Amino acid sequence: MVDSRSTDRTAQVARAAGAEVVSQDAMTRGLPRLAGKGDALWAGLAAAEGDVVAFVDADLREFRPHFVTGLLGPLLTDPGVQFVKGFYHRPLVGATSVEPDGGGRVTELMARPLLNLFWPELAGFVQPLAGEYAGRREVLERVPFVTGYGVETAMLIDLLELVGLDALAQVDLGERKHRHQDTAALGRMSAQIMLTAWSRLQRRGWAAPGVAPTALLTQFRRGGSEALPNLDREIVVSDVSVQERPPLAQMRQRLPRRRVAAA
Ligand SMILES: O=c1ccn([C@@H]2O[C@H](COP(=O)(O)OP(=O)(O)O)[C@@H](O)[C@H]2O)c(=O)[nH]1
Ligand SMILES: O=C(O)[C@@H](COP(=O)(O)O)O[C@H]1O[C@H](CO)[C@@H](O)[C@H](O)[C@H]1O
Repeated sequence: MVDSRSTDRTAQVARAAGAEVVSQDAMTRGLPRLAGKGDALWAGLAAAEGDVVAFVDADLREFRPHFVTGLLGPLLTDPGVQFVKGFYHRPLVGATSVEPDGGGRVTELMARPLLNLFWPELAGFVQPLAGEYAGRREVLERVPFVTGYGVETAMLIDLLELVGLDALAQVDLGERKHRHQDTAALGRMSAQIMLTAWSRLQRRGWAAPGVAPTALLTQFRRGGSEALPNLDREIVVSDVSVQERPPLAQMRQRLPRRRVAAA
């Protein structure tokens, strides 16, 4: 498990449950300090030792082993498959009700249209942002990892270009419930995904090189002590910039295979 700067007892609890815990910061010590999910996954890949590596979000409710074994199936049975994405029904679990397929809000409102418009080859992925996926290490180490929440979007686009659509697969994992973030958080997530897509459009020559969109997102929070009198809202400006960890294959000599977090 990658301890991604948790501020609670996550690492201790995971270790007590038998997990081997690696620290995101320990794995990247000596490198520029980056943040977010993509940096944590890159650290996890650096720490892992298998020829096949699976990633699973830590906020799943009702986790089942098939969330991992299901991902491995195609990789273990078809040498032509290099990467496998999970898909599932995604209920949106509210305080008093459940909307059967209401989850995946960023997927349905932004990521799916975005990918369909500019990378229609990827339109067949049911859950392009799914946090459960697996791949062959030799392939995963050849793509950069975008930090923050752009990691899944960049990985799909980069792997499409690197190994081709026929090497990408998806498996039905049934239903996935997870801890939902609020709409403002998903707005920041969406902005990171858009910036990630912009960088891939620039690489493809579909967006002007050298044009850098702003990486500041302004949002409004109702009420609050800092609310402006004529607005009844606080203005919240967030840095939604994303960076990249280079392909791990280029960095391997600078990183040990594993730095297990100190007890
Ligand atoms: O800085 C981060 C953010 C996310 N995560 C991992 O990525 C998963 C998905 O992130 P999050 O739950 O924030 O996104 P959501 O599932 O709500 O889209 C988390 O459960 C963590 O396992 C991480 O390791 N470091
Ligand atoms: O798919 C989505 O729209 C978002 C939000 O899901 P919910 O609306 O909270 O079910 O969740 C995913 O997006 C993140 C960014 O790619 C991934 O890192 C998460 O693993 C995934 O849960």
